Amino acid sequence: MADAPYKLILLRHGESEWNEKNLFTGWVDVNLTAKGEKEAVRGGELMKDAGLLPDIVHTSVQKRAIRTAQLALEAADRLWIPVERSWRLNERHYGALQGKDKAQTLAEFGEEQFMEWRRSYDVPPPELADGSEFSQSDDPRYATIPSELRPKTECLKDVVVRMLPYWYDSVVPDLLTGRTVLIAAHGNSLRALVKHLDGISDAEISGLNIPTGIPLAYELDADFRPVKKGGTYLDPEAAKASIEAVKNQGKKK
Ligand SMILES: O=C(O)[C@@H](CO)OP(=O)(O)O
Repeated sequence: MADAPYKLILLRHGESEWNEKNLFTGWVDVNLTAKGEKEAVRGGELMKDAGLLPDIVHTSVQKRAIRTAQLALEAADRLWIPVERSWRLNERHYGALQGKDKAQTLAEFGEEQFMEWRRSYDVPPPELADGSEFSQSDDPRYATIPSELRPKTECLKDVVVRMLPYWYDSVVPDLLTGRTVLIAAHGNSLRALVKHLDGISDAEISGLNIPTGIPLAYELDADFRPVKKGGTYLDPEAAKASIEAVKNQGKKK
């Protein structure tokens, strides 16, 4: 068998309406902006140009990831491939921060608390009350999740715990059949997966940010470990600029 038998592509959704407004989003189901749609199309074109064509796509159940996958696959002429969706690929539930302005939160609570909530591995924000306008407690798409698994807030560690069963039970079996797998998901659910794949420590993961709309390609060895740590962005220059922008969110007014 080849040294790198498996091909995986990770794609964070394009800019969302709340990315543009600089609001904590989490499980709130916001749409893409026009810029986000363009990023998604470009993501598909990058895959096509690289000859890296997915055979199956996995997405979260949130429309910004679903639509990004759709637009990218259309651009790559792969709309016809099978699709699977799971809440386990959702963005991190941002608890009581959902719907809050990042710049205001930074000003109100200070840099240390802001960054602890945003990027610490194991400190979740306060829980979101069920009746909140930003709660998904009555959302029918989550009705089949047992209540003890339904988050009211999550830190990245919680995301790793709920995402990994999906990786092992749904994605790895597709890779094993030799299919090129596309995962269209979110900043923090992809940070959780990259942490696992690249073996990044709890401390170091705080410095890792995922750009919007730029495919990140991994070749995985027989143990499903990256041949090249960190994978390869299909547009490394654009990825660099977008990573900087994600990092500095909250600082802009
Ligand atoms: O608001 C969110 O849900 C996420 C992703 O947009 O933000 P952050 O990068 O601050 O974790």
